[in-house]
Amino acid sequence: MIARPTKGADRIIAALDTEDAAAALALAGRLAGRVGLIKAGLELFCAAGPAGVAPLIAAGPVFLDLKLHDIPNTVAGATRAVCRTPPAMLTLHGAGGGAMIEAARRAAEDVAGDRRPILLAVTVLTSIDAATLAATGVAGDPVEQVLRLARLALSAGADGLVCSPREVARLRDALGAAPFLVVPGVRPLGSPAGDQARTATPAEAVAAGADWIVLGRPITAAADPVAAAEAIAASL
Ligand SMILES: O=c1ccn([C@@H]2O[C@H](COP(=O)(O)O)[C@@H](O)[C@H]2O)c(=O)[nH]1
Repeated sequence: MIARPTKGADRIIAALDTEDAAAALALAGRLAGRVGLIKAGLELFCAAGPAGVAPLIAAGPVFLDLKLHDIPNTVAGATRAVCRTPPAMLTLHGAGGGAMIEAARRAAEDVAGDRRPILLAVTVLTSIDAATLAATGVAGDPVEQVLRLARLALSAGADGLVCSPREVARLRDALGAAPFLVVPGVRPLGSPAGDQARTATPAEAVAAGADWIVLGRPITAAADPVAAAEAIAASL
């Protein structure tokens, strides 16, 4: 299992949201040593499949952000398939429930043993604000739902959580140092929020207790992605 990071660049996960596997591999190469992990997500996986992700996994630690969410049997099957070439981290939705998370954990252990990915439960997507959450039937401050799903997921066998920077301090207070906290919705000062609703700067997220911070467009849309990653690392 990948070690918890202790210094700037190692805390950065660069999200390479593209359909182009060759472009992702090329940018991953340029970012090597300047970020801790590369994130491959739904866009790349849907376009290029496991074969598109395998070269990234061969090159370095990969966060495979598939956000699995289905009945336990189906999620177990998908986890088994993914763990044949295990990424360093894999996501599933906490809202899928305890049985789904338990099934994924068993499947990952069966296939990959000690080489299994860190299993991260997504709590409330960082693009969701209180009004959007209320429209789904969950009233109140998103932090309450994040805490509810966090407890459920950890007790079912998740190793950590995906949350926004706004909930990190509350989660650390409530859950202690053990769970891995992986935090997207991070924006350097002056960087457009885009579709992200619950944001903070890289330094704020780490100061609150994030282990890893996830940044996509602030790196990939920069004129010089390598310089952007280095500036983010220097700010931590
Ligand atoms: O709640 C979540 C869970 C995952 N993500 C992913 O992180 C990156 C963020 O990209 P930016 O360009 O920095 O906004 C993206 O791949 C998402 O799928 C998230 O944003 N929020």
